[in-house]
Amino acid sequence: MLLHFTKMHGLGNDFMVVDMVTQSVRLPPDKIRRLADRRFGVGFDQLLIVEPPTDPDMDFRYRIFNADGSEVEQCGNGARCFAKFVRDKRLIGRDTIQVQTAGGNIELTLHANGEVSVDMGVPRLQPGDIPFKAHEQRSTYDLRIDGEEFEVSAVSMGNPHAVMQVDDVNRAPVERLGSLMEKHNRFPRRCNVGFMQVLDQAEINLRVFERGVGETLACGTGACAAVVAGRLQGLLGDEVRVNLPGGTLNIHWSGEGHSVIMTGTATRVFEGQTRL
Ligand SMILES: N[C@@H](CCC[C@H](N)C(=O)O)C(=O)O
Repeated sequence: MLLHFTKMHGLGNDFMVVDMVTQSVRLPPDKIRRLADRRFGVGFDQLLIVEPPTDPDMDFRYRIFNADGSEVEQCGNGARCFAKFVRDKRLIGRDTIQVQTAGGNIELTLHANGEVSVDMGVPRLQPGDIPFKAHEQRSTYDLRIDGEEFEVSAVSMGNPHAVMQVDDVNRAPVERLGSLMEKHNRFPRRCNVGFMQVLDQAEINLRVFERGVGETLACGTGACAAVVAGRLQGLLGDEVRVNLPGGTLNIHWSGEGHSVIMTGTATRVFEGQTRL
């Protein structure tokens, strides 16, 4: 059968977006891995599935699969592309869209300048909710990796993140430490790993080693988690520019108990079809 899809990206974090409102197809993990392959398949960091909601108060259900075939709870850059996709395909006529994800409900708002804001919900900081193994909530934890001690923050944006402060993202050992921390036994569901360089109260540089993918050019939930981690340590204010290898996101967070708002671009690359 022919599967119709749209290739999109948010700051170079790239996606295959599939409308399962008007199509129906089974995509088991081995098929997703084959489609994700950059030489033998379409190539993407995440597969995004648009489905009808199971909750009548929501407009859509948004499902996310990493390139390794694992289904995950949340994807921030994908959420902005999701908003553009459902509007471009005329699956909805409104500019504000309520979406159900495995990581919680989120609200997407399309702006006249083409940017999209996402209300990513309230970050979860209790260790058991991340999940992260610790006795109490703290802004940083000591983590032993490969015989060395590191200070990291643990944050859930629906999906689990570790955030480590570094002096210079260009010299950070993203591949080596990222792959070790992703599978650290204190993160029972693995984690995404952010390397954050604080420039001032309103600007950071960030590189993210994503769970189930490896380093990507940008990670929306990673940007939110880094701002939450930085603000809880008193390093950042409410409004932060996050510079990622693929571009910049604006993140607003006014502190514990409040939602994180992420704003950035969403880009359509091409329409495609592939035989399954
Ligand atoms: N690229 C994403 C995050 C995708 C999911 C992540 N790899 C995970 O396993 O949690 C983003 O923009 O947030």
